[in-house]
Amino acid sequence: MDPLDDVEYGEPHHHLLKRPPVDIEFSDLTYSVPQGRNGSKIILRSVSGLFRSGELTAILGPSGAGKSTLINVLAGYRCGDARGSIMVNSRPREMKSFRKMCRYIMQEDLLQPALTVLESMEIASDLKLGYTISKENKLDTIENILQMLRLTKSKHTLMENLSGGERKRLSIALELVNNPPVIFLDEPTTGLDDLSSSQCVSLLKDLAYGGRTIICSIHTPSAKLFAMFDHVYIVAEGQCMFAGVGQDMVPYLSTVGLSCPKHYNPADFMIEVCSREYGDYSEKMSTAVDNGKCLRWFKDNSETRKPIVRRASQYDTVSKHLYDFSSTGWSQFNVLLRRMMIQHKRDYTYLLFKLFMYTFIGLVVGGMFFQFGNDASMTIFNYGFMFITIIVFMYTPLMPVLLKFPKEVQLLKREYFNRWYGLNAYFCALTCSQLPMQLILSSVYIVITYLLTNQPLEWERGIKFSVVCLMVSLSSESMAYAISSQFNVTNSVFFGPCVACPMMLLASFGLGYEENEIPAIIKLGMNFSYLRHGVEALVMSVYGNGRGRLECPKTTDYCDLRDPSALFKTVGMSDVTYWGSMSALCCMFLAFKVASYVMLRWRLSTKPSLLLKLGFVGRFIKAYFNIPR
Ligand SMILES: Nc1ncnc2c1ncn2[C@@H]1O[C@H](COP(=O)(O)OP(=O)(O)OP(=O)(O)O)[C@@H](O)[C@H]1O
Repeated sequence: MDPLDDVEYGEPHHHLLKRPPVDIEFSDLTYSVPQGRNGSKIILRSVSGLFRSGELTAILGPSGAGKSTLINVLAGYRCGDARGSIMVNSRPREMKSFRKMCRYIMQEDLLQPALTVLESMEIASDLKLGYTISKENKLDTIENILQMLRLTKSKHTLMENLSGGERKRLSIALELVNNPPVIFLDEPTTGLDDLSSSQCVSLLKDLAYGGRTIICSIHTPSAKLFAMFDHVYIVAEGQCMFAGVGQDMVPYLSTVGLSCPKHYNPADFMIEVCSREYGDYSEKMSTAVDNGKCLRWFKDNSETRKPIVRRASQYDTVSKHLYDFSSTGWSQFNVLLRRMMIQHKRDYTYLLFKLFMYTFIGLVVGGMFFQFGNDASMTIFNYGFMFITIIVFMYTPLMPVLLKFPKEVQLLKREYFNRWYGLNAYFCALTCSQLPMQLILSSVYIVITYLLTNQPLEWERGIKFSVVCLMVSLSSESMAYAISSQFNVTNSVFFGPCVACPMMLLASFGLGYEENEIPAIIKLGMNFSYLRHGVEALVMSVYGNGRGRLECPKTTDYCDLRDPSALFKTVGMSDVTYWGSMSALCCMFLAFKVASYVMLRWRLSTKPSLLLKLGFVGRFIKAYFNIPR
């Protein structure tokens, strides 16, 4: 017999059945964050507790008490400086397998834009369940979940048009697709009206009765809402003030000398007590429940529920049951690429705007350098055209990424943490999804400017010119991903140009200098400027490869840069070759690509921040450069 068959719950929704129980027990949990030069701030102070399956647990407390931190640490979202023990079904929590069975629904409703409810669900099921389950089965599951969450009517509504309550429910629905046994929710009712809040909590209760362990933090619940929780855990100043059944809170408070006024919401009263409105009872209360260890106020359900020890044997079954990636990296890549393409297509105003921008810049630059390409009296200006072209291909892909990607990282963090897909699949899909647009937009600019500026109409030169532009554009984009995966929008937009500016200056350096006059340090810097290699390769694509003398207009007496070699000498490129510069550009592109991958992996990691390991320097950077985790 399937060891899970004996785990039965009376819920009508088939996807809620057969969830093996997972109990989470923590003891002496302490969590601190670094503060100032060498100090640290303790947020959780040696708290203990037990959150059982089949129960809906609420973590309550005043603002800043440590509710979100407790959820973050238990879910494994923040592991930083956490000490103490966390047991899952009486065994030490093993992060790798625990992450497979728990899902974390964060406070902000981070949902993929430009997709309808149904599309989001289909993509989530393709990612999580892979192609091992038939489409009909997936649609059946989706239909069930949407029905249960009352989202059927909105299934063709775009995410942007959903109400606050619907978004919250969609966040929950997306995580239910592969039926997780443990769900953490950070303030699921924030921003919802009374009715939506109670509907949301009653849904969570249904899920808990399906055998799941549902743990949510909640802000000042109404008396009605409070009564719906099976178990409440009160935190204040990082300590446990009460753990047990909500109805027992009033008798408990009387044991510490506090009497809750009649007709008063016990949750409100407790929060007021924790906020010291009736004096300092914190120590007394935390001692009374042994900082969460005391089980006196727990529901005695030994008859209806199986003992925890019994469940320990099911731990392996739980981790093996369903929670590995059911889809392969390749299928994840395909689904993610499909999702990104749909989003690009729906965001067509942005695409049109980009197309207009490339056309407009192409026309302006082409007009400024009109017919300079074969005019020997204008050679140095034609060099200026190439320099400007490189700057265009640096800035135009850089800025949109710096502005958009920091937000996307938040979404990526949620989906990655909840094991929707692996980073490799995401990274490849991201790279591939940008490529067609990049190619089209670059071509628009290149065709316009190449023709208007009268560059040589030779296939080889034209293709070489285009490849250089594309490589510069892809390198800039990768550099922008590396930066914006670490910073917020404000800092990204500041830091991106800060990195690009020196590269730009080094790209134009050498003009008017003799080769041996350039200081060694600048020469070294020039090697690390991908824009320099871009300018060199562009100049070589147009003037290199044995191009003959240029036409000197009759109206001009003398054209000193008629011979391309004279231009190379003037701009300090005498010993440059197209393939040499292209190889350097490709190396820089690869370096940026690797950097963006590593930075992203680092950002998604839940392990202690690398910066913190760097000691004082790391703490300084983290504190003063606002690097989010
Ligand atoms: N990275 C951090 N650096 C410094 N202080 C932090 C950090 N993270 C949390 N804190 C502090 O820890 C305390 C608890 O924060 P937490 O977000 O867990 O509170 P909360 O109970 O969820 O509050 P709220 O209900 O207002 O969301 C707060 O005082 C907060 O300022």
